[in-house]
Amino acid sequence: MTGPRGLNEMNATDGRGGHAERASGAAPDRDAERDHDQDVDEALALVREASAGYEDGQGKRPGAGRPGAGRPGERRPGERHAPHADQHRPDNPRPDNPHPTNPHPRHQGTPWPQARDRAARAAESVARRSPASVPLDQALGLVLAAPLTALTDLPSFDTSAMDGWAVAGPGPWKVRDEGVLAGQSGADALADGEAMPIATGARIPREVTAVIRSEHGRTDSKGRLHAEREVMHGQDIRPRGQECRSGDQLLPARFSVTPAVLGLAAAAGYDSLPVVPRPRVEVLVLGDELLTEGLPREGLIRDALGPMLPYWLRALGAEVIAVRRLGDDAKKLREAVAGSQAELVVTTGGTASGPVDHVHPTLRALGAELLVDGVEVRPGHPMLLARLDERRHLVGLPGNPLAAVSGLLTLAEPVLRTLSGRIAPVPYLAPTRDEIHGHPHDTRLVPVVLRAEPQLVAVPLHYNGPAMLRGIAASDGLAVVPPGGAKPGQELEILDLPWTLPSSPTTHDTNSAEGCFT
Ligand SMILES: Nc1nc2c(c(=O)[nH]1)N[C@H]1C(S)=C(S)[C@@H](COP(=O)(O)OP(=O)(O)OC[C@H]3O[C@@H](n4cnc5c(N)ncnc54)[C@H](O)[C@@H]3O)O[C@H]1N2
Ligand code: MOO
Repeated sequence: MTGPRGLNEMNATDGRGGHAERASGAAPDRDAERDHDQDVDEALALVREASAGYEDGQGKRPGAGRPGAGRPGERRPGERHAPHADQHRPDNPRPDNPHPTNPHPRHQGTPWPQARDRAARAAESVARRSPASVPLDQALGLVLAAPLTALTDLPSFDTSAMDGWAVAGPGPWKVRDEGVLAGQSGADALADGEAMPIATGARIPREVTAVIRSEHGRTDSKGRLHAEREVMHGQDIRPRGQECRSGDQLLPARFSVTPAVLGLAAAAGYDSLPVVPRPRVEVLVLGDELLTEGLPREGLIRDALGPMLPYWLRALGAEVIAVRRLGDDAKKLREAVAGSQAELVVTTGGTASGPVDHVHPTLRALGAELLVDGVEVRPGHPMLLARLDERRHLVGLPGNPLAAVSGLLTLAEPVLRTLSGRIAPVPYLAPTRDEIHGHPHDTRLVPVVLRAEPQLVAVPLHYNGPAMLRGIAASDGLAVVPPGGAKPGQELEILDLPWTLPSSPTTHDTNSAEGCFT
């Protein structure tokens, strides 16, 4: 196999992947499992899944679709356990917590679909930035702030559709010496019985009744033109206004500017377009353990999110004004969030309840309102959304890289969609080729490749653990797997990856004064 799809297929069928990662994820003790600890439960299931894939090489996942699985929103008391959220809800002591002495009681997150809706709606209250007029070459990927209305008829003059002769009246025709090329104007009107050479795109002289293609006519020794097939009135002439009249609406407001839209706008007379400005986003990368270059060493790892998020965010419509690495410094985080000029601050890491997980305490200290505090989705359940003030929000992405992608698509994408005036994509479904193991109570987002076999199918990829990017990097999208999993042939919603949109972040401040903590 060659090309990306071939690579994807290797990933899809190589069952060895993820074995070590999943095995390490299974380390927690059996007590936790007995306590219905979902993380351990899931990790163990993934180990089984990986082992099965290793043995049969098919990537099949026996044992999926556990009994008793519920839908989002259906939950038995005390089944969740991301502790940070409850710690931040002293007013909500969770009487159903079966572990009153446990300092990390489980918490209820928001079901995945509701979390996305809430994120989209949260940004509706933010005052939109005024539409901007931007030159065509800067408009790609933005959203039209007003309908695209033709500034001219198209074509704006009668045009020859073919190379050949413009003729007037019935033939044979006396051919003039001079012809007319595209871009020329001012050719004299033809008299009946006259013809003149004409090029595709040239303006049709007055009184012309048809164009004869060069391969459909011949000139005799006296220089007269004869048609070799019947000539229809108006043939191969594109009449003025055939595509649109000046003032016609070509596209509605909120339409995304694609390369084709740029071409249409230029043809219709535009030099610049009215667009919704990109919402400004600042990325704050947290973690003392992160290196910005070289090989991982001595417990330090490479920052995988700083290089990835600005491009991804831009593809989602954002203008990334800065990427700052703050280490695990609570004061710096607080100052950075408080002082950010961005409509959306995106943090990475620090969402859980470890000793240096500063996101929740920072939000509390700043008086932010937590709109979503944990989501029933794997990976990524500690993700959060907060309103900082009336015009700024913060999305906290978990540090595990695939968990961060999950948070990006679950919370940041809807916020950015609303802020940038985009229309929600129409969800589309594809049947899964293979069985996909499900979380008992949470939605799973699983990297897939799409194949035509001969109908469209989604092939789930391995290497889909929370800390892994290998699956998503080789994927076409993420399948939304409901609680309980999916059987072969079951239709699943697919979240597309926005790679077709333009990508090049404006500012990538990796060496700012805050520096990198390496
Ligand atoms: N007691 C509990 N611990 C954890 C829970 C839990 O519910 N209870 N949830 C786990 C889950 S699930 C996730 S996801 C993580 C989320 O943790 P944080 O958001 O606080 O992230 P960190 O602890 O800072 O990092 C987690 C992991 O990811 C690595 N990381 C962080 N940033 C980057 C980066 N830019 N590039 C690459 N890798 C990164 C970091 O080194 C850690 O390995 O919490 C679990 N713990
Ligand atoms: O399960 Mo966490 O949310 O690694 O992603």
